[in-house]
Amino acid sequence: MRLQAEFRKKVKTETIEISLDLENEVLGILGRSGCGKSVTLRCLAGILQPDKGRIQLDDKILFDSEKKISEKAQKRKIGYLFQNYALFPNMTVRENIAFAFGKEKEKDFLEELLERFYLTEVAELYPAVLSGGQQQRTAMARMLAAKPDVILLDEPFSALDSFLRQEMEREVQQVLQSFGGVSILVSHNKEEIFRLTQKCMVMERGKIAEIGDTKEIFAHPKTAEGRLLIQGGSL
Ligand SMILES: Nc1ncnc2c1ncn2[C@@H]1O[C@H](COP(=O)(O)OP(=O)(O)OP(=O)(O)O)[C@@H](O)[C@H]1O
Repeated sequence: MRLQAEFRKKVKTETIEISLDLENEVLGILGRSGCGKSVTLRCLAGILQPDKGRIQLDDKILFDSEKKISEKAQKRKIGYLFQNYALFPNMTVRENIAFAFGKEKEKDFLEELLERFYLTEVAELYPAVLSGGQQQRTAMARMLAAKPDVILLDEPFSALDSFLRQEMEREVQQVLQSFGGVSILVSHNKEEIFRLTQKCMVMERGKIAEIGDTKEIFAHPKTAEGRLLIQGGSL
């Protein structure tokens, strides 16, 4: 799968300007709070509409401002893991995951996901009584149930304590590896970006400060923002 995106979106005082070309790789986005990371993901997912530009997945156009094409979020096949997981509170774990299936009932796949994410025992429980890790596993299972072509992870570990963070990082790593398509991970934690991604983009006030091989950028950040975020203090 190849994701090509070039778009602009004005938000408050900044304009987010993004140009990406990704092919079966994991991109990490690093940037200060408010620089436009979540807006970027939301534009790709179809939750927000860019003012201008084009987003294409292989030969399928998801958004084209000139041709007035804008596929609905539900039709984009882009999986989105929200910071707070956004589980439906009135549905059990099983129902939350099943909700992501299309018309056809994929019972075997549902059971497989419950097992894979260690959710079989809590399948009939509601999100409010789940641990943070179980909530995140449910959200990941729901995301994969829709068989996405692209996976977007927005600060997937921010709601977890440090022990769970380590455990869930391994799970996310396995998900990304077995997925094998285009994935984007937004994180404030540079170590997570370093461990989980092959490509890294440093954003500064809505723009791409630099983008390239993660190991290369971490070894030699070329911009002041890159040096600050990677070599400097905390974000
Ligand atoms: N739906 C929206 N419509 C218009 N402006 C928005 C919308 N969502 C966020 N913004 C604004 O866009 C800017 C970038 O926000 P965004 O949430 O993308 O930052 P971020 O880099 O993800 O920050 P953080 O790391 O704190 O999550 C902010 O000024 C924010 O107030």
